[in-house]
Amino acid sequence: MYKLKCITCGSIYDPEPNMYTCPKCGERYGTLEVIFNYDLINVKKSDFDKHGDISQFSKILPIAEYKVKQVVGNTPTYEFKNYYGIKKVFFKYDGTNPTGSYKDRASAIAISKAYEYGYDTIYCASTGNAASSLAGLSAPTDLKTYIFVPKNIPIAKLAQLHVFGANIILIDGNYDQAFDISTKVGKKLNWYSRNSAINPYLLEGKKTGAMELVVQLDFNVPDIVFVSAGDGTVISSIYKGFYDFYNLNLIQKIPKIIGIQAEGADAIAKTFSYGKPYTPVDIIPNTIADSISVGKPRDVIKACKYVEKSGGTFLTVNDEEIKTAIFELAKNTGIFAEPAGAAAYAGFKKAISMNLLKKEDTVAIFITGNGLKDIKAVQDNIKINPIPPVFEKIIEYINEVRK
Ligand SMILES: Cc1ncc(COP(=O)(O)O)c(C=O)c1O
Ligand SMILES: N[C@@H](CCOP(=O)(O)O)C(=O)O
Repeated sequence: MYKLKCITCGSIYDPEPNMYTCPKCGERYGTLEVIFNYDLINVKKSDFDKHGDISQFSKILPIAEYKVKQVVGNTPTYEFKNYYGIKKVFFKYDGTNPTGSYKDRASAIAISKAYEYGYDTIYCASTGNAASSLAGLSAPTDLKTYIFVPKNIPIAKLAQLHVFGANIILIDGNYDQAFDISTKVGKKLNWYSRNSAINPYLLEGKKTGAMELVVQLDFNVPDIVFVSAGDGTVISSIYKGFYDFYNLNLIQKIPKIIGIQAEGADAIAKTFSYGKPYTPVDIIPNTIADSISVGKPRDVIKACKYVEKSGGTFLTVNDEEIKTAIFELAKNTGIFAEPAGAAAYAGFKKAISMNLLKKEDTVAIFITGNGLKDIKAVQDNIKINPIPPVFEKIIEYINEVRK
């Protein structure tokens, strides 16, 4: 029903357990796309449920059997009308996933695939979300996990790994270094890879975010979608979700996809801006948005090609804009996002300031992670002194606050 196709040379391969990237083009240029024979997939709109989890998309996923206990997906989409003068703005909030981020969508597929191929151990490199997601969804299974994370991982994400019982390999280095060493070790020890950027099946799990949004919007497709980008897998997956639905005649268009990167981690935005043929521009990352603090994005080629096909672009936002976005998003919508999630919202505001949106547009913003996972960016703003439990003191304080 599906094959694997190299994003650069277009070679087509039959799926095999150890086939991650195109042997001819290598890891960076040779990431693989899962291509389906759409004629063999029999789905109609009424097969899908607005409140279903990602297993409802199994017929369009490259797995033999869905193998996860927790409820992944079925995350809320909130509608705001005339928001910043834009007709309809939808917030797709993935912080309600079992471990609090979009990454659960990919880990669910990694686990299903590891069982299908008969592995007993899965590894990943992660800034923290892929990690906690793999650890959490594997916890009720008999799979062992080895998780490579950089030493600056936010403490809440480390705590998740710890309580879920993962084998944690804390790397004295950054995410890019953790990624390289994890691949080396994983290959040598024949562990299954849950590194989305090289395992094509994981992007397929992530594409369910776009599909779910479409189902929740009664198959109406937004004009423009905002999503943050680090390695570039999530943004590619969102394109793929719309693309599959389009080819299955479930929707009539694919929205423009706008990728948002932090100014201090703008490797994909730079690569995109230099144009074709896309040649990765690597950098040393530096941003408060730890989840998208990536200097050597592994899925950069796919991200650039897909965003171009969608008619979209990449924008960057600085750390101050991301911080402001966390507070504004929380106050306006009730969504507390981690910095990488709020970056997409900061990008939406930037697009407005650049007159990139029309007032009749419908817009969807993917908020990919829960704010409680990384509170560093907001905790410095908390300046509250304790007050004695004395009536007069409390009234005095309330009067002060009311001023
Ligand atoms: C919360 C959050 N948002 C966005 C991203 C960006 O995804 P990608 O690295 O696939 O571009 C990540 C992970 O990387 C993430 O954890
Ligand atoms: N920042 C990401 C990087 C890896 O995630 P993946 O799902 O793209 O493999 C994270 O650690 O969450």
